[in-house]
Amino acid sequence: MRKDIKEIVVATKNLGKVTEFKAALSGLPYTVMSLTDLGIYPEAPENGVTFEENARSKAEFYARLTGKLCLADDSGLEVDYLKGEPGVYSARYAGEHASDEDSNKKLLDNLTGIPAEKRTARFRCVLALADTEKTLLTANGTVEGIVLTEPRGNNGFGYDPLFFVPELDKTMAEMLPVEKNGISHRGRAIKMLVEQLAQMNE
Ligand SMILES: O=c1nc[nH]c2c1ncn2[C@H]1C[C@H](O)[C@@H](COP(=O)(O)OP(=O)(O)OP(=O)(O)O)O1
Ligand SMILES: [Mg+2]
Repeated sequence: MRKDIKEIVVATKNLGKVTEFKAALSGLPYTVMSLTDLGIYPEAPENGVTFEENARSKAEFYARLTGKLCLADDSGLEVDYLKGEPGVYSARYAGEHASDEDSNKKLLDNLTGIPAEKRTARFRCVLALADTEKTLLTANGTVEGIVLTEPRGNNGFGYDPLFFVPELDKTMAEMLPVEKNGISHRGRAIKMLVEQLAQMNE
């Protein structure tokens, strides 16, 4: 692969993801920029039925738009009692323009009366890195946890306040970005992707 990669665009409209990507990628030999940094506003289509399809289509869409190497993330929460829902539809769980609070409320409503041992869930993340022609790399990660009955913590985004990680005895909204990256689906996927990138550049 090309040895001249210097810039990576974190191709997401989600500012919470941008913060985590910037924290995880700092210290590497890449200039990391967001869509906002570049003044890019269009939304990529997300019509796929898998995380990988959506990650690839977002990465390729923004790579064509910016002419730069783009890293996209498609992720979501799979709740076992809800047979894997909301899954790939996590962002639209409570409707197309619903807030994180609306999605969290719908999740709690759908788990009313369900005991802790049946509230197991995982976050899943698939990353795709694309140039203007095609997707070059993909990577994925997961983290296991429990959906609480009420939110805890003010950090993070999305379902973080409801997602309790037993290993750290905290919700993901009680973690700082660096701490979250150490255990999260996204942090793990980024680690895998960076390892693949390093191998390609050897
Ligand atoms: O670490 C996380 N902590 C909490 N919630 C999370 C996380 N990771 C994904 N999620 C939830 C949020 C959203 O409901 C959906 C992602 O949807 P997804 O389409 O991948 O992202 P998005 O629309 O927010 O931004 P974009 O597509 O521009 O990257 O899963
Ligand atoms: Mg999205």
